[in-house]
Amino acid sequence: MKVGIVGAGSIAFGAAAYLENAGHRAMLWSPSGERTKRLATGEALIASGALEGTFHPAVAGSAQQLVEANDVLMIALPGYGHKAVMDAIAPFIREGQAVLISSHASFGALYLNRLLAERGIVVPIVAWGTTVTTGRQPSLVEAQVNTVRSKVDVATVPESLSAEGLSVCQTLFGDRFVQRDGILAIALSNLNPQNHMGIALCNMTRMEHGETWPQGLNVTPNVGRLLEELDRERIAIAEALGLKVRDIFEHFHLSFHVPKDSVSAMNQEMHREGRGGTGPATADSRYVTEDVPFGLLMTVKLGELTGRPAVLHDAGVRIFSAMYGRDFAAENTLLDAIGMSDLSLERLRQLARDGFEVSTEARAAS
Ligand SMILES: NC(=O)C1=CN([C@@H]2O[C@H](COP(=O)(O)OP(=O)(O)OC[C@H]3O[C@@H](n4cnc5c(N)ncnc54)[C@H](OP(=O)(O)O)[C@@H]3O)[C@@H](O)[C@H]2O)C=CC1
Ligand SMILES: CC(C)(CO)C(=O)C(=O)O
Repeated sequence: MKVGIVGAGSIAFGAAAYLENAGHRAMLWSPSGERTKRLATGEALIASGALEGTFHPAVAGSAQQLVEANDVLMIALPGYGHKAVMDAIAPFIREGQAVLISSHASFGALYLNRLLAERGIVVPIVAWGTTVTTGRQPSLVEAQVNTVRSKVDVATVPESLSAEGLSVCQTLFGDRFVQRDGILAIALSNLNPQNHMGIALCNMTRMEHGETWPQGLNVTPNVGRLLEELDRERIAIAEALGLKVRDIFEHFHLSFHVPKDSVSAMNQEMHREGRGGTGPATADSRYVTEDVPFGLLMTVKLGELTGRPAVLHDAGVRIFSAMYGRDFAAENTLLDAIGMSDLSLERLRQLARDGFEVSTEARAAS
């Protein structure tokens, strides 16, 4: 299949390498075009680590070209870029053209669904709880792939197109997807915000000093206990919603291939095996700038709606806001755009299931 990847960072490069390796064709686009400049001149993308090879993904010069030239689209950049790129691609998406979001953040699938409903168009929008590959971008022609996850939770909006959504994911990335019970479950399946809260909070001076530090090693017993406690808040909300989501122990076990143990012990094992990764070497990291407004805040809102207050998550939003001198609670463009603060739990559940209504006029005009 031809896959248009929106984004040109670590995950976009990793996905391009994965897809080309699997016999598909990948094309990359990001709004600034900065990170695709070298690939656009014909230089090869070199993947190393859990996936090795030399590939030649195409580069699109515009959002329109990316959408029109490909069968499927994949959004692979941090949540703070999602609204802008959804606004850029939505005018060109055609009926039935699947869109995958990796990782899904803050009900972005609903925002894109609404943009398309306004055009009278319905497509499978597949929200992924995380990424298939993990890794970094050592240079603008390299994808360092640290892991290829064996399981990724997914759900499609609208749910009536779940079979199509799942089938596209499997065709592209193989048999590794776990169909979850709607995007509310996916919203509660992304463990990065809670995990990165503990990791960033407890290593902030390392980040500010620009140190290179081993992430797994620094999930010490106290940090691990904080992550486990944050996890209990997320699981309590999922239980209140009657949803099954993976817990933090399954997450580390399935994503990083280590035996189940305490969170700290699993991270120490990942470090011993050379797969513990490195933490952010700057305070200007998506561990905070993405995960606080687009992750922690969303869990806080779901905690309020379900009567299971996520007090540690809420403390995270407040503490990071104080540290950074920013109001992270005001930075979530996606929740504002779907009017989250005015939604009842019932309406949110219905939107998560069916998406926004397509008016007869819009359908007739499309
Ligand atoms: N890397 C990993 O191992 C993991 C990543 N994830 C998640 O996957 C997603 C992608 O992560 P990753 O690829 O590492 O992130 P990167 O920081 O590497 O993504 C960089 C890309 O984001 C684009 N971008 C940044 N800001 C904006 C903006 N305001 N508007 C539009 N585009 C923007 C950049 O544009 P430009 O090209 O113009 O610079 C670039 O294409 C994130 O949600 C992350 O949390 C989850 C688990 C693991
Ligand atoms: C490094 C890893 C895999 C765990 O924190 C990650 O999730 C990220 O980079 O966002």
